[in-house]
Amino acid sequence: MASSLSTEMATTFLSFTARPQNPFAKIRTTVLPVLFKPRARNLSYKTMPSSTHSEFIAFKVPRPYRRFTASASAAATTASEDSDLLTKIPPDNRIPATIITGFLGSGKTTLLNHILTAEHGKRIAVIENEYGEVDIDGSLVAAKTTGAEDIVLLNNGCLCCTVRGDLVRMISELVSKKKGKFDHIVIETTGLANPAPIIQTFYAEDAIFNEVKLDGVVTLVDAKHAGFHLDEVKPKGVVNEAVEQIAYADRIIVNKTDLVVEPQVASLVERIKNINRMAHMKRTEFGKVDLDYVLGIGGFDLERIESAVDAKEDDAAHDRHDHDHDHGHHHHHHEHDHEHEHHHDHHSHDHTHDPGVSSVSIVCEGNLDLDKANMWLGTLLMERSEDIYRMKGLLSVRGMNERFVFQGVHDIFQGSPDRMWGPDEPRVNKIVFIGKNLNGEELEKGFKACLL
Ligand SMILES: Nc1nc2c(ncn2[C@@H]2O[C@H](COP(=O)(O)OP(=O)(O)OP(=O)(O)O)[C@@H](O)[C@H]2O)c(=O)[nH]1
Repeated sequence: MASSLSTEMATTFLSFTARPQNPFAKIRTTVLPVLFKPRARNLSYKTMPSSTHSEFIAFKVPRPYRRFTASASAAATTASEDSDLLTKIPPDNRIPATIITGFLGSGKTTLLNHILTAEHGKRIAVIENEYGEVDIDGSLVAAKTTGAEDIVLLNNGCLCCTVRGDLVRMISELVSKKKGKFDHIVIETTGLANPAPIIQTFYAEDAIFNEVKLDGVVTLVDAKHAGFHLDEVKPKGVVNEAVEQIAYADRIIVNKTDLVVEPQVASLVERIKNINRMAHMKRTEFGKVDLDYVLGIGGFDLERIESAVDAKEDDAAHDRHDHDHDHGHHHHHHEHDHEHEHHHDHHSHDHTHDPGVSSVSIVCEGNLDLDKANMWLGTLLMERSEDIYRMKGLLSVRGMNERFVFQGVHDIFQGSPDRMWGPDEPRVNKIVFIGKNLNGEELEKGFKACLL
């Protein structure tokens, strides 16, 4: 089967290679020679510098030549051969970096101080982005003496716009001068930052990508004022930062819950879930969360895809008597911004217009035809990558004994086989998209057309 598949799959993003002896060497990068052949020379991609990271593959597709790409593994692998391998994705020892974002006054510095003063044994380097200010928050300075290994201030503008080059330089300097002296980088953005360009920096710049990995985007949401910010109608073409900050998050901390009544929080939570169904969410006062909730979360790691594509009841359910479970993970759903209105009368005013940013989840049992799936996802990314903010997926492909996991941010795509499907495990595909103007029905239809 493997050989016939490998021929057939020369044109696909998920392709198979012969199984070499070294399990770490068996993933190979393939490109789409047919689908995008005329522009093949425009492909750029990144692989980890270390050979042990040969399976971690990220692609940045230069505009306008977006391309869908992936990695592959041996189709001939049998369950018994691989029973000793829990996962095919080797450890990634780059320095993790966490982005803390959130609207003005939502509690970013409060959370940062909590992180810096808590007992966690991590040595943290902080990059603080103060818009137009030369001043470091006094409490942060105090924290420096106790918690932070190093604090670097970016003060010439907003990280997401004017100082991206500075961010690259500072991270590079931190790594070159202080490598080994810190374990984690925390970047606090200004309240008006759009996280997308900051996230992309971690992939776009070799100097950073090779040394530092993006661990996660933590977004603080002000329980009292977020609704107003989310409602704000921006001129055409101008992003609503409050919406964007939620859309890109891996962790959402609904903070300042002491200032509002429970139904207001519940309504906000529901609204946030319509924007971002991948993120885990917690409600807090003064940013008090367990540190492992915000550090070491692996939000962009392929081996953690599962926790994102499954519904997020876990945190909410454990954390609170949360009732936001109506979109179970056993059925297909695609949300519309106004959905919560039907459920929450107490949240009366119309905020149905989170400028078209929403989540679409597809959960569907079955095996995918590789060629069709390749074409569908490839075309989708080629045409819509600007609108697709983030996506994560776990796929069952015909002839492939392993699950295929992938994640993407706009036109950056990473994919790899991970563990074997269990003998009795239902082969369920799960994909979550977060983006602008997503049509859930259309996406689901396109996906289902790839099933055998
Ligand atoms: N009542 C209440 N106040 C809070 C809470 N969390 C933070 N604050 C206060 O809210 C104010 C703003 O908090 P910061 O942590 O500075 O918020 P920030 O997001 O860093 O603010 P900017 O840097 O201006 O965007 C401070 O006075 C905090 O003490 C909370 O849960 N409840």
